Amino acid sequence: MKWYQMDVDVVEQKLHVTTKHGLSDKQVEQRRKQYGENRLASEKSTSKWLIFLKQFQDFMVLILLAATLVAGMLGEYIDAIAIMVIVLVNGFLGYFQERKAEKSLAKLKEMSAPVANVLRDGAWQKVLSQDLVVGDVIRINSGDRIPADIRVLQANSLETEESALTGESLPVMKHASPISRDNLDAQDQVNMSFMNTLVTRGSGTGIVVGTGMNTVMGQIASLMVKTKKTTTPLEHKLAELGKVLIAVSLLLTALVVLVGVYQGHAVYNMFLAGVSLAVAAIPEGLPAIVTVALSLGVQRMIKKKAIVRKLSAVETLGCASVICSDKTGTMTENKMTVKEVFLNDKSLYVTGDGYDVKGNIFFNNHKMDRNYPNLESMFLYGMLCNNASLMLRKGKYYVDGDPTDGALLVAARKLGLSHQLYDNYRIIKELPFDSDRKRMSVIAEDENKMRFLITKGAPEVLLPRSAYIMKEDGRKLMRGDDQQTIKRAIDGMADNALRTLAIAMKPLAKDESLDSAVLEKDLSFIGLYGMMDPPRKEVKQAISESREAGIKSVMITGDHEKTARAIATQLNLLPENGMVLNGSQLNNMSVGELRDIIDQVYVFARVTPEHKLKIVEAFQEEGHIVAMTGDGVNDAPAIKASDIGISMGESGTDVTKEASSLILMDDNFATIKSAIIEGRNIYENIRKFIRYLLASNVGEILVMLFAMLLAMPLPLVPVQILWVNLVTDGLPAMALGLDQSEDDVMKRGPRNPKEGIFARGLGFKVISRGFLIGIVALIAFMTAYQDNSDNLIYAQTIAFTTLVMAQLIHVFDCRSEHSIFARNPFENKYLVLAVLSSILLLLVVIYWEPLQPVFHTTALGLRDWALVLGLSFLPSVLFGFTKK
Ligand SMILES: Nc1ncnc2c1ncn2[C@@H]1O[C@H](COP(=O)(O)OP(=O)(O)OP(=O)(O)O)[C@@H](O)[C@H]1O
Ligand SMILES: [Ca+2]
Repeated sequence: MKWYQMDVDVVEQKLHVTTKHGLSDKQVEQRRKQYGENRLASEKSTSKWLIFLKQFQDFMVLILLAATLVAGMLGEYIDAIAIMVIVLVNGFLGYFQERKAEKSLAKLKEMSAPVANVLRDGAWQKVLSQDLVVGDVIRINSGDRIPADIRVLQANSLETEESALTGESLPVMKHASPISRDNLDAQDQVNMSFMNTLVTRGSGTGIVVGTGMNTVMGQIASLMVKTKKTTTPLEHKLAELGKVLIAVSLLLTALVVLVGVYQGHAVYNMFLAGVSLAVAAIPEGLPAIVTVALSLGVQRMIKKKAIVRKLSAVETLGCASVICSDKTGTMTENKMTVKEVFLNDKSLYVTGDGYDVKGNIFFNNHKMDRNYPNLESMFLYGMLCNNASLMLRKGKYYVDGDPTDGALLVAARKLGLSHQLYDNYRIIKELPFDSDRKRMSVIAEDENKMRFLITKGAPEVLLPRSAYIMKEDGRKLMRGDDQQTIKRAIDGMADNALRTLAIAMKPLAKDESLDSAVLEKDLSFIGLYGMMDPPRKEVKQAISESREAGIKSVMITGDHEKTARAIATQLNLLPENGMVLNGSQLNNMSVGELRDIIDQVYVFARVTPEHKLKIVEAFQEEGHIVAMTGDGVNDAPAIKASDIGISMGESGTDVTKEASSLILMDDNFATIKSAIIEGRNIYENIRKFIRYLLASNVGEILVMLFAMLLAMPLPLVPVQILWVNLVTDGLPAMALGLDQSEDDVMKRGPRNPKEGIFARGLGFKVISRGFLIGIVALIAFMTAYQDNSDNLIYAQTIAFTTLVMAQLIHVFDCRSEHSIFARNPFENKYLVLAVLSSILLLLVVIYWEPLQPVFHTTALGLRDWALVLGLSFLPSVLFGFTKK
């Protein structure tokens, strides 16, 4: 017998579990041992050896190795070995960088791994989907990706989309009853749901019958295409730039060699020097360092509760000019408390805070009780048309489920209604809430088998569906002035920033059809709830900081226009002349029309997820880079279309998470701002070390070139060139990647996404500083050589030291867009440490006797140092005054 043919209790028996209690921890452990993790076998990662070998596949490095080999055969053992060692160390560094980048990416993947809602030992809990085992009872909701193969136990309008499996994109309606037929295809097993398919509507529970490779998906997993490793736009741009730089470096190096040979240097010497120079000057490691910088930035973002799903988002974040954010839960706390109730044409108010059940209901200072007409039924219906549960943990009340629902439970408790009332009713059917319908209904049956419908939802949606109204003296036909009174009540609540929710009911005859299409009509309107959802504390400041940074914050909400306006005003989001648009206005507008006014709009109210796409498009047509948040299934298209799709870590669905490039772990608007700061900073840091590396390389090439043009001896020997490349380019450049942001990073406007790497004067900075570094090293060399033309090693040591020191000072210049004096040089501890250790290595190479013959160096005196340091400061300091 197949799972789909069995009754639920047979499934339970077979899997040794009850659907009331779930598996015990012991069972789970044992089953995981037996069946393994709930994961599809994925492709293997690249082996460590391959990553290591890859570091040497570079053309110039190979030539260098060949040249060294020749040098070794010609008897230059020391040089040959020294070069080999340096190349090897360089390779190791590259290897570790790459591994680090890969590891942090893997960690990232883990952090955004899906979780499942599972019943174990009688309590609902969240576990990683990969930890599910056969027999687990799980709950699924619209927007979830189903984590394993399940037999459906219970379905509320449950629909899933199984195209991942069957290619069929139309949703399939699921139910729980057994199917007797045999040999059914996956798509006909409508009481089963399969791993990796999507819940598009409704909710339900199920029992896991297959995990990992033992799922329908697992059987076809071997056919799945491998995901390609994608590069970010910046990495791509740099790879392109790299090609140009390689050509230029090779050209210049060739020039150095040719001039050198022309001036009478030995061909062999020039060749080795040229190849070393090429290896040092070609920034082949740049894309790798960028990846490392990006992934380090990503880790900093994680600390600030933002998980980046796509590395490219880090770059785009820095360009964001508009943040479109949901209101509920992102700008507000999503902790609802009923503050006002409207019923029998009267406004009552409710005391108490948060989810605490202490509080009472008052009318004009009179405490109201259950005898007040309609009050008890209104609150009872609120309890029944409800998916949340109220829990007491350590003396504090919590809501498990939708906070709107939770607020109704709390209000009911304030009236003295206990959850024992549930025993008197049976819920026969549920029509779930979603942001498009803006309402939820249940069909309940009481002890006398009398059935009735309860509907709650946005008042504008419920009012047109209400033919009757409940009054103190019973049910009446709804008249025009009743509608007016209700609308005034709604406005009053909304103006006070309260969310409004209407509740209505309809008695059902025994034989009445339960077809959802006709159910929610001719309702009897009972009353309104006005709920408070306080703004999050940090949001107001985040909005104003974003504004200062040239980023516009826009509120998008399903809530009432007036509620949205009131909260937007509290948050200082809506300027005096700012516009508020609502869903029906949006409907009557084309993207073009919206585009014309969109720069004045700050709040979109009563919108459905479909409107979000239009909003994104209009902003983009206006030339904006849009960040858009979302949590529900229907938000996914807009999230995908936006430049930076943002999903919610706590309340978001799997679908939106998959579509997004950034996940907010705390669902908080302020986190978006932090992520944008971090995004800008990472980009600036990348600019910093590109600037540093390229200027250093320009200096290295120029000192050689000028010396050759002036018919001088070689100012640097090959090992020295390679040492400079290893030591000064390695640690200090990495430390720049960890630099703090400059103070004004959030006071500049967003970066133009089209700007090139050398924009904002970077090209000039590279050339001017590089030129000066080359010149001072040359001057140092010439000065030393003039006095001691018989001691070339001494002059070379001076040139080498000057070049290194000039670079190590220049690295501090690179920290600022303005001037080396603009920032405290000791702020970045990593950089100070990196520079200190580079200096230490320099001293070792110069003063430690065993290394002197290896690096062709000699000990320097104090006077030498005065010369070296005096010159080294020039390149960075000279421009410090011009601020260019
Ligand atoms: N659980 C629910 N059951 C019935 N109606 C609800 C429920 N939650 C909200 N509503 C109604 O639907 C309206 C719109 O809710 P929706 O979730 O679309 O927007 P929202 O909660 O304001 O969220 P956001 O600001 O994130 O868009 C609410 O103002 C309320 O009247
Ligand atoms: Ca270099």
